[in-house]
Amino acid sequence: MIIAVDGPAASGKGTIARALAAHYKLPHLDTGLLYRAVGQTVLDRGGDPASALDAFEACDFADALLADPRLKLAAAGNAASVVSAHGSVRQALMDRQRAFAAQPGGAVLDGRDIGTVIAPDADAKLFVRATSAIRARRRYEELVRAGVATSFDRVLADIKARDLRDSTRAAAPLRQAEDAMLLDTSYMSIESAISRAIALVESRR
Ligand SMILES: Nc1ncnc2c1ncn2[C@@H]1O[C@H](COP(=O)(O)OP(=O)(O)O)[C@@H](O)[C@H]1O
Ligand SMILES: Nc1ccn([C@@H]2O[C@H](COP(=O)(O)OP(=O)(O)O)[C@@H](O)[C@H]2O)c(=O)n1
Repeated sequence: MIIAVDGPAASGKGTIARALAAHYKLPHLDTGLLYRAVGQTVLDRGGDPASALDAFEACDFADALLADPRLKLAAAGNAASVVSAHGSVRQALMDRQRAFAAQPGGAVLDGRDIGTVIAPDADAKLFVRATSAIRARRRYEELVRAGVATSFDRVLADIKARDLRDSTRAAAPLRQAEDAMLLDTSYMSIESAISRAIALVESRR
């Protein structure tokens, strides 16, 4: 079974995807990490995320980078949102994601374009959303817990800028697939969001 989980920043899609993977005993891929690794590599090389060439060349990042805690920070997230608008970057990361989805037994992938581009034939597709203020609050609290000095307003501005870039780019913009099931987690606890996600997947089995 292939499960596609898409949605904007800090909507809870990663939490839900990990829980679905544990529930159904499937491997999970956080595809945002791949774009974050490309963004971080461009920054580390002193390049410009807006340059299609710098971004494409950074797609050769070493796999060890995927475990780097810097990828969780706002700098990598913002750079990821810029490099991910280049069609050449999306193309370079596509085979790896499609191969992950196609492994025997299936997989759970979360990102922005899993249900629309990477796995359009997924057995179950969820589109997870929450208001931008609630998402910013969650991300802000996550960063504070990790000891990062930031402000709520800054996190909210980053999230809004990323939402706008991700949903208006020409290449695989963030959007709900027509056959995706909507899950608004704004006023749900993590536990309720996970239970609801499992119920929605079950409805498609
Ligand atoms: N329903 C929820 N209620 C409250 N906090 C949540 C909920 N879902 C996720 N979170 C928290 O919000 C933060 C972002 O969640 P995450 O799953 O990483 O989002 P995404 O993968 O969409 O960026 C995490 O700290 C997570 O624990
Ligand atoms: N499948 C994906 C996943 C992420 N991305 C890009 O990568 C950035 C970081 O994604 P992420 O999922 O790690 O970000 P969060 O939602 O965790 O904040 C996003 O803002 C998107 O621009 C994408 O374009 N396509």
